[in-house]
Amino acid sequence: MRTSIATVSLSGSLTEKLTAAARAGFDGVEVFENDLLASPLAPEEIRARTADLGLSIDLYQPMRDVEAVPEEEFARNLRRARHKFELMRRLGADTVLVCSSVSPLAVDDDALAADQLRRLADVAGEFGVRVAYEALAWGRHVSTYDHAWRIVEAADHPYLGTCLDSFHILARGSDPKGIEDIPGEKIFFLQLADAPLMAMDVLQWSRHYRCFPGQGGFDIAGLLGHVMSAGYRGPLSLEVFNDVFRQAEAGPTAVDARRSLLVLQEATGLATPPAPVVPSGVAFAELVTPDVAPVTTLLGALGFTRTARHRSKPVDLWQQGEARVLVNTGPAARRDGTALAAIGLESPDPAAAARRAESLLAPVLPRRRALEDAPLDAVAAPDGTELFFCATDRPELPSWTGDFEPVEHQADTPSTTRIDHVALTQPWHQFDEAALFHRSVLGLSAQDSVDVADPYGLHRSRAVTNADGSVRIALGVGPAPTDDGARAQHIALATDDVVAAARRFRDAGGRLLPMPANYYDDLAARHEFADGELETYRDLGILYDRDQDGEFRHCYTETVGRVFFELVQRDGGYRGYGAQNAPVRLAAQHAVGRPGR
Ligand SMILES: O=C(O)c1ccc(O)c(O)c1
Ligand SMILES: [Mg+2]
Repeated sequence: MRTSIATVSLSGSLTEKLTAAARAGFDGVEVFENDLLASPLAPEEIRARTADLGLSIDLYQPMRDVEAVPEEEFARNLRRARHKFELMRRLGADTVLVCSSVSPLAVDDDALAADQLRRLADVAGEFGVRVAYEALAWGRHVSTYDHAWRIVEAADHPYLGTCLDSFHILARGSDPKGIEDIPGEKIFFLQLADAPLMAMDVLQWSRHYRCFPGQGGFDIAGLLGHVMSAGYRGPLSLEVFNDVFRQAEAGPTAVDARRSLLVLQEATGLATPPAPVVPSGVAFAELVTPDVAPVTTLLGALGFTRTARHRSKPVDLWQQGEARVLVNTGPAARRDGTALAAIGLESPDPAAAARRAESLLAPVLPRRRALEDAPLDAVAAPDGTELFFCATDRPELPSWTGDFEPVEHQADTPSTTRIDHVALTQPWHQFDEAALFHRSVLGLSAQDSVDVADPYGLHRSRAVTNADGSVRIALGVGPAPTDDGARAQHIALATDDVVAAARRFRDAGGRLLPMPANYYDDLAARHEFADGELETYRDLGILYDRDQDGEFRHCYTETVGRVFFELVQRDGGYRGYGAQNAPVRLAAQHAVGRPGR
């Protein structure tokens, strides 16, 4: 199906919006009147620009406060409408959106509304323009889609139909099943928007918090199913009023938008991209660093051993149990300082995983980073983290480990067993995009988003995981507790005995993040511990949490560049990440090196 996006959903000038929409692969746009009014381009130039970009103008909008008004007011509205229809002729747009009146002049009279909309459609018809009547959720007398349809049906004019907008329908709690009672050809337009579920005034909710399908709490796929069953064959158009997208760069937002539509089309059987290939483990995490000593000292203290060296590049493999960390001191390192640059995801079918990713517009990275390397499929996540789809020492597939030459090392007993999770702080405007990306591209499931207080703002996080928890990525957003304000990233290592692992780390010269005494007083009030247990936790900076399934003990290392490590012990079926403790941990990280804070 054709896809379209309203210019209001993107940031920038009209030209920038059109360019971003075209680059992301949309077929058309809804032109918002304000974008046109503010543009230096004449309507004919806008028409030419959109055509050059391969876009059609699928809708011009909105026309407000037209119907169910006193006759002299309606005469003025018709005059205004003629001007707009003339403008649309110059633009090459053939459908106009009329939203239900919010005017204090409007009366509660469906017969009058139908009569005036019929007369509006008569005039529109002279210009070849179709009128799509939409119920705003806060319309003065018409606020539901079925009410708008009854008026359109009564008006019974070939140039008058209805516009359905998923936000207005679902925000009002209307049952979308009734859409199937509307003849498909009378649904002139379909606007799609999701939103987080919030108890607030619908107008504010709509104007500030809409998001792309799959990023909120509405069942947009279910609604689209009803619209398709009704026989609608027009474009799927995104109309998202959102304070973040208004400000974020238009290019990435448009890609995020199109990805959301692709996923929605897949969910409704309207498109069949290659199926998701869910990763089955974390093969490695790759750190890049211009300053290798602090990183390797930290890894050594954690119990990692350098086991291999890349054949052709300045990359070392450090291992402990099943946890593998690559330390890359190549050119990328000089760009970003110490950072977590890549994650290797163990994939049942790396090539198929890459095809899935590419079909959902993930930027594909070159398969061979050097001629002699094993081919490795990789894509970039929205935050720039490179995701490699790997096979590790599986006979049927080339293994990335083949690029590494073992180095002599002493076997050591590991104190941690594997990578429990990787936490990636996202740029502030990409949090929802990141969740949708990881969910749809990688086939991971997203848990609920949790908000925790940070002393300098709000920290929000949302985990995406595979079914058995062997892949867990915690996506976060919030003020940076790092020295230079860079977005923090961390690797959490699983251990069966966090006390032993923490002691060993400290004995090897590692620095654990100290936690305030008040935290332990509170723990003592909330839970009962064995004699001496809390003192041990306090001494090592170990935090404690418990849920209905089990217990969680965890502690943190110092931060090197943007990166720190966490040691975690999960017992029972604990599934969380210690969100309860995050405010204390974040405050402790902000305070490092700033005594008195
Ligand atoms: O917020 C509004 O006014 C507005 C305008 C046009 C629309 O299509 C819509 O859904 C909302
Ligand atoms: Mg709308």
